[in-house]
Amino acid sequence: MTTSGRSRHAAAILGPELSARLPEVKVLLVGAGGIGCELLKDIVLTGIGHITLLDLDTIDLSNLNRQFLFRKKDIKQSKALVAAKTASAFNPNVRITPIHGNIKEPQFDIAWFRSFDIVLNALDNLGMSGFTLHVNRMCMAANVPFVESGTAGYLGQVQPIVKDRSECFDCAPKPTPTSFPVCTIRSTPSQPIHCIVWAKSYLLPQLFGEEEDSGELDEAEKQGENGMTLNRHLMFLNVYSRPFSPHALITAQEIAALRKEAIAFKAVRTALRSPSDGDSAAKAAFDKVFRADILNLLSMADMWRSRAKPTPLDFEGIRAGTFKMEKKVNGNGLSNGNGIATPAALEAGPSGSAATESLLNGSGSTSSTSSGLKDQKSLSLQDNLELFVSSANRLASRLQSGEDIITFDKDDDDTLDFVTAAANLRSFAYGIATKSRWEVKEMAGNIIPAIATTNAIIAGLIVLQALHLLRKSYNALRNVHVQFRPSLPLSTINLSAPNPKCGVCRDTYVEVLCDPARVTLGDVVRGVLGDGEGSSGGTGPREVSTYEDKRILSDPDWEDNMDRTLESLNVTRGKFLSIADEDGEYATIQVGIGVLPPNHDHHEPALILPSPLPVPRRLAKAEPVSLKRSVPDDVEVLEPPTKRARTIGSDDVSGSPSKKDKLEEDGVIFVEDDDVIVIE
Ligand SMILES: Nc1ncnc2c1ncn2[C@@H]1O[C@H](COP(=O)(O)OP(=O)(O)OP(=O)(O)O)[C@@H](O)[C@H]1O
Ligand SMILES: [Zn+2]
Repeated sequence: MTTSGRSRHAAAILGPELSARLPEVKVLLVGAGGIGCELLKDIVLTGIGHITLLDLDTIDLSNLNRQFLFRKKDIKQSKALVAAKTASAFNPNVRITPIHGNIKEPQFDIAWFRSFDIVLNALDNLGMSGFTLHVNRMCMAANVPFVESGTAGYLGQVQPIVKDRSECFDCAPKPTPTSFPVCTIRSTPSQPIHCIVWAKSYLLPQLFGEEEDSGELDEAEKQGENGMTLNRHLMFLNVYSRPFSPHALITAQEIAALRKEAIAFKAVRTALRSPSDGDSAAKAAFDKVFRADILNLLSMADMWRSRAKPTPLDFEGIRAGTFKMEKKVNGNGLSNGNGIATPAALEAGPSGSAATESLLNGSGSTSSTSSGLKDQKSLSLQDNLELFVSSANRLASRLQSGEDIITFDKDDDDTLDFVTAAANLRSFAYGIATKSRWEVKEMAGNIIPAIATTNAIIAGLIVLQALHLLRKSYNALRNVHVQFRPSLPLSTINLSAPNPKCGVCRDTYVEVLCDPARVTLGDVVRGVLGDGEGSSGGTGPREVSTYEDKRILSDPDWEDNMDRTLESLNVTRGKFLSIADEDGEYATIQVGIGVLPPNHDHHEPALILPSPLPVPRRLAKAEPVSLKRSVPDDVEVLEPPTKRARTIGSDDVSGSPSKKDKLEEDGVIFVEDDDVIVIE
């Protein structure tokens, strides 16, 4: 097809004015995953002339079903590079610049963002990661229109964002990530998810993860009190019988129980790491958690006055088919072919063992209720026991052949089998519905299946919104939702005005170019405020506090850091210095830190201020200062070394111990990196 032939249809749709401009348009596309691949194809075919494609990841086998720019031969290659190469062939008039990198890297600063006409986000996670917030803020700072998008299964969303005209991504509060009430997880699980979290986050690490540090217990015993980490372990324990409270001090009795627990696990850990005869190590693990712990728990009569008692499981009895559960699974435990245990399945029988065999050797299902796919079939008690033994044996032999620690990975069959079996065995003991391997994979891996069609629809909708933005047809912009309603698959909503309290888009953004090693905090603050006279702008000197993200750097009564360099305060390229008005009269000024131009004369001052200086919005008297993000509740005070002996400069406050403790005090428990469990 000739070039003119190629663009004729697009030109007819877009009109002569826009289609003539498209070859000059510069777009930043962040993410070359599910949405990103579709979107890259769309904008290449639309004829957008300059596309910068950024992605930090390499191609994985599991991407190939929907990220159609990649082939098997591309596995382990950079997504950005391969996608750019494949899509370039679709339209020779388009230039794609791939970048293999993280959008948060410092070189992607305000000036870099400003070099684009429009930014398209295809991070695909409905903004659950901090990266979308970051892109949103950079677009607000650089004043570049931005289209945010995300999909989750059949659901999808596109949100065009224009500073001062629409809500930004941060204007509306976002739902917190999936969380489970922890109070029921520990000794009395009542839902399948409780058992799955227990198997994944407690049992698997206890047996196959890093060894517990017994020093923590010694320390707690010595001090007679402790902290949150021990409580965190306690809540999963069967031995723990008082209501969990993150503030409660640990008792001597509980320390003794934890120590006993540690010793019992140590014996099983050792067995799993030594060459053993047959299934003895797996049986030892089984007997500990599904028998001894439950018997121990039953001995605490108080616990069972208002709750159903669990049933201790019997390894040999289940294997022999003689074990009988005392009670059936409650209400929802009827067979429905969805992997929920049938009452019959609670009792091991000959059919159970046939099913087990077929499951274990992968020869398909013999269960009459299952769909025929081995991952989706409902497992009997005996199936689960055999799966527990076989997966424990597989994991044990991995340890014995040199693997140090094994952590859960939904794509690691051995860990998935183990978590499925352990969760289901615990469910049997507590009379809870069980789950198929498929369902456990979904729940434990927090996976919502990706649907290629949703990504394709969303990518098309992004392009439509991007074209409105390029035409500056702001009234035509819409938030669009793809929803699971056949009668109304798409719904559109007019854009809302910015939230006046938003601590991101309501701030005033400026950029200073500087050498952070040569300019001080005071230089920047005084420079940006100016003297308030003449045409240079500025508000003149006033009482302010300064922040970098969640760290407070100064306030009117504490100016010790004013003489320190930005570099020593770790306020460097790509970061923001927030200047908040003490009297709440002016909006906060966000000063983006950029680099000096390459030709900057060394003898010149190492600071180039914006011109004119900013005069932030005046706030109405009643309007609180927009400090939602710049001054969070949990600010960390960055005192100079003279006041407090500690290292300054960690920019990862969220990972700092103090922040973590604080969150733990607030009821947030860190179980694993990806598993935040919130107490009700
Ligand atoms: N901070 C970041 N900088 C650059 N690219 C990012 C960043 N965070 C995520 N991405 C990229 O955004 C894309 C998101 O796409 P998608 O959700 O389809 O992810 P995936 O990793 O390919 O899929 P899955 O997680 O389902 O295996 C990924 O390619 C990912 O590498
Ligand atoms: Zn906002």
